[in-house]
Amino acid sequence: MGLDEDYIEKVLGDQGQHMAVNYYPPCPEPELTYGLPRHTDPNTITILLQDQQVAGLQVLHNGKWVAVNPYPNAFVVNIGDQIQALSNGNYTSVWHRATVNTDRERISVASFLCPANDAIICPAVKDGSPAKYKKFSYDEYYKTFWSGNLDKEHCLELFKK
Ligand SMILES: O=C(O)CCC(=O)C(=O)O
Ligand SMILES: [Fe+2]
Repeated sequence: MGLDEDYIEKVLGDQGQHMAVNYYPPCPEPELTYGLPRHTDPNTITILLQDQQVAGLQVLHNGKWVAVNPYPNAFVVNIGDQIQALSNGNYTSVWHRATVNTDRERISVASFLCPANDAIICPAVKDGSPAKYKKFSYDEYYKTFWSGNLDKEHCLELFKK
Protein backbone atom coordinates (compact mmCIF):
# COMPACT_ATOMS: atom_id res chain seq x y z
CA MET A 1 0.00 0.00 0.00
CA GLY A 2 3.06 2.23 0.00
CA LEU A 3 2.59 3.32 3.62
CA ASP A 4 5.17 3.79 6.34
CA GLU A 5 5.90 0.51 8.09
CA ASP A 6 4.17 1.51 11.33
CA TYR A 7 1.27 3.43 9.77
CA ILE A 8 -1.41 0.77 10.20
CA GLU A 9 -0.23 -0.16 13.69
CA LYS A 10 -0.51 3.49 14.77
CA VAL A 11 -3.97 3.92 13.25
CA LEU A 12 -5.35 0.74 14.85
CA GLY A 13 -4.21 1.76 18.34
CA ASP A 14 -4.44 -0.70 21.19
CA GLN A 15 -5.71 -3.70 19.23
CA GLY A 16 -7.93 -6.40 20.65
CA GLN A 17 -8.28 -10.08 19.83
CA HIS A 18 -11.67 -11.77 20.08
CA MET A 19 -12.19 -15.46 19.67
CA ALA A 20 -15.21 -17.45 18.57
CA VAL A 21 -15.53 -21.19 18.74
CA ASN A 22 -18.21 -22.10 16.21
CA TYR A 23 -20.01 -25.39 16.67
CA TYR A 24 -22.23 -26.53 13.81
CA PRO A 25 -24.34 -29.54 14.81
CA PRO A 26 -25.52 -32.03 12.16
CA CYS A 27 -28.62 -30.80 10.37
CA PRO A 28 -31.26 -33.11 8.85
CA GLU A 29 -31.97 -30.68 5.98
CA PRO A 30 -28.72 -28.79 5.28
CA GLU A 31 -30.05 -27.33 2.03
CA LEU A 32 -32.60 -25.29 3.99
CA THR A 33 -30.16 -23.36 6.17
CA TYR A 34 -26.59 -22.24 6.85
CA GLY A 35 -24.40 -22.66 9.89
CA LEU A 36 -23.48 -19.02 9.42
CA PRO A 37 -25.26 -16.93 6.78
CA ARG A 38 -23.13 -14.92 4.40
CA HIS A 39 -21.28 -12.06 6.02
CA THR A 40 -18.06 -10.10 5.94
CA ASP A 41 -15.96 -9.79 9.09
CA PRO A 42 -16.14 -6.26 10.55
CA ASN A 43 -12.62 -6.28 12.02
CA THR A 44 -9.18 -6.04 10.37
CA ILE A 45 -8.01 -9.62 9.88
CA THR A 46 -9.45 -12.98 10.94
CA ILE A 47 -7.32 -16.05 11.49
CA LEU A 48 -9.44 -19.15 11.15
CA LEU A 49 -8.64 -22.67 12.27
CA GLN A 50 -10.84 -25.01 10.29
CA ASP A 51 -12.07 -28.44 11.25
CA GLN A 52 -9.56 -30.77 9.56
CA GLN A 53 -12.14 -33.47 8.87
CA VAL A 54 -15.26 -31.60 7.76
CA ALA A 55 -15.46 -28.88 5.09
CA GLY A 56 -18.01 -26.07 5.33
CA LEU A 57 -16.45 -22.68 4.64
CA GLN A 58 -17.34 -21.03 1.34
CA VAL A 59 -16.24 -17.67 -0.11
CA LEU A 60 -17.90 -15.63 -2.84
CA HIS A 61 -15.50 -15.39 -5.76
CA ASN A 62 -16.52 -13.77 -9.05
CA GLY A 63 -20.19 -14.23 -8.17
CA LYS A 64 -19.86 -17.93 -7.29
CA TRP A 65 -19.63 -19.67 -3.93
CA VAL A 66 -16.35 -21.56 -3.75
CA ALA A 67 -15.48 -24.11 -1.05
CA VAL A 68 -12.37 -23.42 1.03
CA ASN A 69 -11.51 -26.95 2.03
CA PRO A 70 -9.40 -27.65 5.12
CA TYR A 71 -5.69 -27.71 4.38
CA PRO A 72 -3.38 -29.60 6.76
CA ASN A 73 -1.53 -27.44 9.31
CA ALA A 74 -2.81 -24.20 7.78
CA PHE A 75 -4.92 -21.30 8.94
CA VAL A 76 -7.30 -19.41 6.68
CA VAL A 77 -6.65 -15.66 6.87
CA ASN A 78 -9.59 -13.41 5.97
CA ILE A 79 -9.31 -9.73 5.21
CA GLY A 80 -11.98 -7.84 7.13
CA ASP A 81 -13.86 -4.59 6.52
CA GLN A 82 -11.26 -2.35 8.21
CA ILE A 83 -8.50 -3.41 5.81
CA GLN A 84 -10.87 -2.74 2.92
CA ALA A 85 -11.53 0.73 4.34
CA LEU A 86 -7.87 1.50 5.08
CA SER A 87 -6.78 0.32 1.65
CA ASN A 88 -9.53 2.39 -0.02
CA GLY A 89 -11.04 -0.78 -1.45
CA ASN A 90 -7.83 -2.22 -2.90
CA TYR A 91 -8.07 -5.23 -0.60
CA THR A 92 -11.58 -6.60 -0.30
CA SER A 93 -13.31 -8.01 2.72
CA VAL A 94 -14.62 -11.27 1.34
CA TRP A 95 -18.21 -12.48 1.64
CA HIS A 96 -18.17 -15.89 3.27
CA ARG A 97 -20.56 -18.37 4.90
CA ALA A 98 -20.53 -21.76 6.57
CA THR A 99 -22.65 -24.70 5.49
CA VAL A 100 -23.84 -27.64 7.60
CA ASN A 101 -23.92 -31.40 7.01
CA THR A 102 -26.53 -34.10 7.47
CA ASP A 103 -24.52 -36.42 9.64
CA ARG A 104 -21.32 -34.66 10.71
CA GLU A 105 -20.79 -31.90 13.20
CA ARG A 106 -18.19 -29.26 12.49
CA ILE A 107 -16.10 -26.92 14.62
CA SER A 108 -14.10 -23.86 13.63
CA VAL A 109 -12.12 -21.44 15.76
CA ALA A 110 -11.94 -17.84 14.61
CA SER A 111 -9.55 -15.26 16.04
CA PHE A 112 -10.59 -11.73 15.14
CA LEU A 113 -7.96 -9.00 15.26
CA CYS A 114 -9.73 -5.71 15.99
CA PRO A 115 -8.76 -2.04 16.09
CA ALA A 116 -9.11 -0.16 19.39
CA ASN A 117 -12.69 1.07 19.87
CA ASP A 118 -11.59 4.68 19.55
CA ALA A 119 -9.39 4.07 16.48
CA ILE A 120 -10.25 6.44 13.65
CA ILE A 121 -10.30 4.60 10.36
CA CYS A 122 -10.08 6.36 7.02
CA PRO A 123 -8.68 5.36 3.64
CA ALA A 124 -4.92 5.80 3.42
CA VAL A 125 -4.60 7.37 -0.01
CA LYS A 126 -1.09 8.44 -0.91
CA ASP A 127 -1.40 9.13 -4.60
CA GLY A 128 -4.13 11.76 -4.34
CA SER A 129 -6.88 9.43 -5.58
CA PRO A 130 -10.26 10.18 -3.94
CA ALA A 131 -11.14 8.39 -0.70
CA LYS A 132 -14.08 6.02 -1.21
CA TYR A 133 -15.06 5.89 2.44
CA LYS A 134 -15.75 8.43 5.16
CA LYS A 135 -13.75 8.70 8.34
CA PHE A 136 -15.31 6.73 11.21
CA SER A 137 -14.42 5.33 14.61
CA TYR A 138 -14.27 1.56 14.96
CA ASP A 139 -16.83 1.79 17.74
CA GLU A 140 -19.26 3.51 15.38
CA TYR A 141 -18.62 0.92 12.68
CA TYR A 142 -19.03 -2.04 14.99
CA LYS A 143 -22.36 -0.77 16.32
CA THR A 144 -23.62 -0.11 12.80
CA PHE A 145 -22.49 -3.58 11.73
CA TRP A 146 -24.43 -5.37 14.44
CA SER A 147 -27.52 -3.19 14.09
CA GLY A 148 -27.98 -4.11 10.44
CA ASN A 149 -28.83 -7.08 8.32
CA LEU A 150 -25.55 -8.94 8.28
CA ASP A 151 -26.25 -10.96 5.17
CA LYS A 152 -27.95 -8.31 3.02
CA GLU A 153 -25.53 -5.48 2.53
CA HIS A 154 -21.81 -4.91 2.92
CA CYS A 155 -21.65 -2.64 5.99
CA LEU A 156 -18.93 -0.49 4.37
CA GLU A 157 -21.47 0.60 1.75
CA LEU A 158 -23.06 2.64 4.55
CA PHE A 159 -19.77 4.51 5.04
CA LYS A 160 -19.22 5.39 1.38
CA LYS A 161 -18.52 9.01 0.53
O1 LIG B 1 -16.87 -21.71 10.37
C1 LIG B 1 -16.25 -21.13 9.48
O2 LIG B 1 -15.52 -21.71 8.68
C2 LIG B 1 -16.41 -19.62 9.32
C3 LIG B 1 -16.50 -18.86 10.61
C4 LIG B 1 -16.68 -17.39 10.40
O3 LIG B 1 -16.77 -16.91 9.31
C5 LIG B 1 -16.73 -16.46 11.55
O4 LIG B 1 -16.71 -16.92 12.72
O5 LIG B 1 -16.81 -15.23 11.31
FE1 LIG C 1 -16.62 -14.73 9.32
